[in-house]
Amino acid sequence: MTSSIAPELPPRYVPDGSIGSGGFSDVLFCTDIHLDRKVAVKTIKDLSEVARLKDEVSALMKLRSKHVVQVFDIVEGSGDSFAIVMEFIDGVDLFNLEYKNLDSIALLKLLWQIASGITDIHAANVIHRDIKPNNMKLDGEGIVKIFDFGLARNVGKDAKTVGFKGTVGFSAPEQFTLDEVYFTSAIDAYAFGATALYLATQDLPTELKGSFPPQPIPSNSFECDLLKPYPQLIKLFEQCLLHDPKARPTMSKVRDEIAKYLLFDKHQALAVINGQPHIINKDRRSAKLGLGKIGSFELSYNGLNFSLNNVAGEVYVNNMHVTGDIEIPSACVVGIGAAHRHYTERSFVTFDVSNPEVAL
Ligand SMILES: Nc1ncnc2c1ncn2[C@@H]1O[C@H](COP(=O)(O)OP(=O)(O)OP(=O)(O)O)[C@@H](O)[C@H]1O
Repeated sequence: MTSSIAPELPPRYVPDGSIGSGGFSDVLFCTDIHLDRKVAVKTIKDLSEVARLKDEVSALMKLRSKHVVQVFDIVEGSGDSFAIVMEFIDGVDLFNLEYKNLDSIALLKLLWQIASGITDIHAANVIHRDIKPNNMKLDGEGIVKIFDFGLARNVGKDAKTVGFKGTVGFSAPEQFTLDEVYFTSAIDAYAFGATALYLATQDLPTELKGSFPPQPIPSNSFECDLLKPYPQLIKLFEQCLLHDPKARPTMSKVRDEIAKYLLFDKHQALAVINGQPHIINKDRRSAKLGLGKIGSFELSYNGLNFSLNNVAGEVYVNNMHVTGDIEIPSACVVGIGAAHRHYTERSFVTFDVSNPEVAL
């Protein structure tokens, strides 16, 4: 039997008369008159779903992210009645956003924010399990916020399911099961891939939306004007949609790769050898460093990454021998001269990239 089971709200929460309705919940929009701000109060439609609302609050309590809705309070009524008082996100969800005027950079900013939010969720050992454009909103300040944690699970023994739970089109193949099956945070990476495809093309191929379970996507699925300048990112988004969960990238990797394009030519690195600083950035793209005939290399910046090129002799990055061109990590030590040499025949370059922030 279905009955609306909102607990009686404390008088500080004054409903403004509007309501948002989902599959299992109602969201009442109220003013918190103590703090003079709008809040969203989520209640369940059916008492049998109370566990889902409690799972949602316990996931949200672990999280602190600019890109995840914040919990302010919970309200417990008689019996099992229960409500979550959340930050009100004043904006439109990404399923219904007007995409007509979106350019490539605006799309990358949306995707970077979503990837940042999911990275924060995973860092708190939570798996969202229902990542999709309907469950994220763009607020008035241009900030994306992820909400609806009703299917969230902790990483580990808690992360198992019997029967399909999620949203067709965005759920990973391993979520389509009749048997008990464990899942990992890689299901959110898959859902991110599908979300990226939806935001870039405003559609999903039938291999995702019309198949149960989903099929591999056609190779040209991400071909569109908005993503054309970023073939490396297309490759990464395609990897998110791989059927083998272990082959999908982590969300922190996805976030960092998108950031590189948003920060194109804005990085600056400092390399210090024998007390001598060398700055490498868009104005000075490379520096040649070395120690006589023992070892030498060129440190270069292409607007996205820093790399070692023209390596000759004995050169090591974090103690690993380098023989050809390589991309280097944003903080590392480049050693010149093998370990067996006298210290007068060895030199060390400390290398650090400044961390410019993505401006939204
Ligand atoms: N914090 C919030 N601020 C503003 N609107 C919100 C907020 N949380 C939810 N909503 C809106 O309320 C409605 C229901 O929310 P939600 O998606 O959480 O419910 P649900 O029952 O879990 O949905 P689903 O059917 O996807 O499981 C949606 O239209 C959503 O956009």
